[in-house]
Amino acid sequence: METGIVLLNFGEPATPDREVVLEYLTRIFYDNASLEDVESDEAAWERSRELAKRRLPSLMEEYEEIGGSPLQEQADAQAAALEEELATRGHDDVTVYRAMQFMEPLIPDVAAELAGDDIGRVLAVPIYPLCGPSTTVSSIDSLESSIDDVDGYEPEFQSLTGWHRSPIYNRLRADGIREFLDEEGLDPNDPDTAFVFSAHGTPTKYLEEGSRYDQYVEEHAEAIGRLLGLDEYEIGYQNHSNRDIDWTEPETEDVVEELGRADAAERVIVEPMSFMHEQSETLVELDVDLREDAEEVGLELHRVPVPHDDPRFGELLSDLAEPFVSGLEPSYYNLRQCQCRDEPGTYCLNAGLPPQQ
Ligand SMILES: C=CC1=C(C)c2cc3[nH]c(cc4nc(cc5[nH]c(cc1n2)c(C)c5CCC(=O)O)C(CCC(=O)O)=C4C)c(C)c3C=C
Ligand SMILES: [Fe+2]
Repeated sequence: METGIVLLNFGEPATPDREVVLEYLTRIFYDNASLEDVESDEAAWERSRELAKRRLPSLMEEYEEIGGSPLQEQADAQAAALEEELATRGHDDVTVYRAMQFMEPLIPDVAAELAGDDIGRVLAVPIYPLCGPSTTVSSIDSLESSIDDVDGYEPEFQSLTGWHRSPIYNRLRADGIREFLDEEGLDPNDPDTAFVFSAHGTPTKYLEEGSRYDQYVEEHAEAIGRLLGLDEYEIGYQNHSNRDIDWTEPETEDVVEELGRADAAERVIVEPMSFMHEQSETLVELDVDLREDAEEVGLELHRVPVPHDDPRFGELLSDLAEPFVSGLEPSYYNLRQCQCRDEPGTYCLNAGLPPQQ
């Protein structure tokens, strides 16, 4: 039976085109409409449009600054690396697809493609190691419901959610940081150097509803910190401020400004821990905006690159997909029923396990 692995990403416009960015933002806000009380689907759509129009000018500026996002190209390369590695391992009956939550190729279009290609078994793999409701869970829900919407198409459906505990992922991430520190001649344990893990934030409403995203951020920072032998580190969140709602704290910007104001360091190393691609949130929010904030309080900023093109990427994704592709019992590879998405066939590497001590 032909298997289709669908790598799910957030997506980001490759060119700074106003219409494209407006549609992109509208889709994001609509997908998160439950963050506010809305009376109907139509009201949710109108509100999403209103928020999108308000956010459009500043996001356009960001995309103009970087000439469009490199995310799609990097996601393509990751998909190609996975397909190549699976073929090397003898899995010739596997096709890798790439779908985006908010940009073309959109998830419903890829569901139709799977049906057209007569794919009998589908594995959804969100490229978000840290499981969260608006990313991992929402993207899988969207793929499963889009498949359900295709008339007469009923493939076997499985999905993989949180995978930040994958040993090869942790190694790849730690090695990327170490290599950067060596290149820049930085010692993270120097008393004048601070180390900050910067994670994408999430609205606290999602945590109150049961998401453990913040715990995953903390335990993954702890693990990488230990692999690198860090004496100390801070965690900050990159939040969005479009709605009047609370997000995870502290914000990365506040953490960095506080380090500078307290004269706690001369330089700060920032690792964008939840990102798997370079994109506006790394190339503008960190490299431009955060750098300016840091310099204003007398800190030199060093931003660790995202290891999106690490040659081990194909191996990492293949290791994650192989038990499914080979029809192994998922528990054989320590995969457990996911609790963030408590649906049959949904597995992760962290459910029910105690955090790092
Ligand atoms: C490629 C771009 C983005 C990635 C990757 C990304 C990851 C990511 N996002 C969340 C949680 C949320 N993000 C939300 C809005 C939002 N996210 C991006 C871009 C990326 N996010 C954009 C352009 C926007 C639009 C708003 C903005 O100010 O730019 C939201 C919804 C907020 C709302 O008010 O509806 C959530 C939730 C996580 C956890 C995450 C993980 C890697
Ligand atoms: Fe986001």
